[in-house]
Amino acid sequence: MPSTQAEAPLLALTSGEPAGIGPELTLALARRWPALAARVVVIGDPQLLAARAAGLGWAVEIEPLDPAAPVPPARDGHLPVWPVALRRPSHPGVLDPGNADYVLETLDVAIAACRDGRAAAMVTAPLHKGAVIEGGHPGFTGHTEYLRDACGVEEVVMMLATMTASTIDTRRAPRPLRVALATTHLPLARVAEALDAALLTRVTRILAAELTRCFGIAAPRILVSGLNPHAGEDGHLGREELEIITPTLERLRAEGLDLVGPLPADTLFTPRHLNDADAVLAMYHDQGLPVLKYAGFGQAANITLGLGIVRTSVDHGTALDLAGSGQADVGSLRVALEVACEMATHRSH
Ligand SMILES: NC(=O)C1=CN([C@@H]2O[C@H](COP(=O)(O)OP(=O)(O)OC[C@H]3O[C@@H](n4cnc5c(N)ncnc54)[C@H](O)[C@@H]3O)[C@@H](O)[C@H]2O)C=CC1
Ligand SMILES: NCC(=O)COP(=O)(O)O
Repeated sequence: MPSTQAEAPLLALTSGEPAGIGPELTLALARRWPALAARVVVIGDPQLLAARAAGLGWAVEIEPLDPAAPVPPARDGHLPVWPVALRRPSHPGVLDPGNADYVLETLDVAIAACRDGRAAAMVTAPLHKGAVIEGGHPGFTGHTEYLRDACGVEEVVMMLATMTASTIDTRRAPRPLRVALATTHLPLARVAEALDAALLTRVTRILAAELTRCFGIAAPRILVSGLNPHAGEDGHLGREELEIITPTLERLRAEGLDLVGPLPADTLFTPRHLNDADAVLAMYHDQGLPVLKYAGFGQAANITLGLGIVRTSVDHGTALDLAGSGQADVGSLRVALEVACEMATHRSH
């Protein structure tokens, strides 16, 4: 632990799509900072943030800072900002793809700060994938893949997790639920062809190693789902389990990984299985995430594993329907900041 707040690790928080709820979530945080063993700096347009605060009638002082200068400890009603200029005026709920480069620049500033050591972790408010794509980035599919390429790694793993050990409500859930994905932002029609032994091997190894390195779990037990109904029903409902998943898991078990599966996804998410597990590896986005969000939407974080830097995010999107209302729930952003702190601390040890 740092001895003073002035020495606390720094979290670089990108404010996301300017027309979405990201800017006001950062303001909501600053009205009353959560107890965090970290300092936070927001990356975004100071005038945008000031305009959102004024529109909501929230008294938050925006302080633009030189990114080379020290970031002060958190103080209620005060928001330190590393400035990035909007490309076009932005209005709550109204997307303008002309701001795509602004959104990506906020990410680049955070990535640079993590890589050169000014920040211990980056936390991202939601961006709008469609607006970035339409703004001149046709290959864009999300933060996860953008960060993978920016950090120069071959593979990363998207994992969403409900609450950290410190915030978990033990009456409702005995342990955090962590759900990682073998494939991420891919049309469903392309999932089966994308799933091969090499991908599954890379993803499973990263997941196991990062659960140890970033969460301190010495020998993580991972439940692996099948792809098909009833995990393929012995090949009668699909052959990926027999031909790809089972042989891959056998090879990885021989390396010492504690893997259970492939299990039918419809009954994997029951206490009988989950109580003994540290994480679930689902084969595709909408196999794993609906369960996670049913269990803890608004109280979960999205984590990118395998990057070489710490990155967490919220469990929700830009919620254009709520932008500018001040009604968006800041719970997931708080969890994302806490998880980033927890991961940065484990990694530094
Ligand atoms: N980390 C990120 O950058 C993420 C970005 N997205 C992007 O966000 C955009 C919109 O996605 P949708 O599927 O519509 O999901 P969404 O999460 O923005 O909205 C789904 C529903 O949840 C509600 N909601 C979302 N966040 C909330 C909050 N903090 N408090 C209260 N209610 C909340 C919304 O009002 C809406 O009814 C898409 O472009 C998507 O790709 C989606 C998920 C994560
Ligand atoms: N469902 C998660 C999501 O869409 C967020 O993805 P990313 O932008 O963090 O890659």
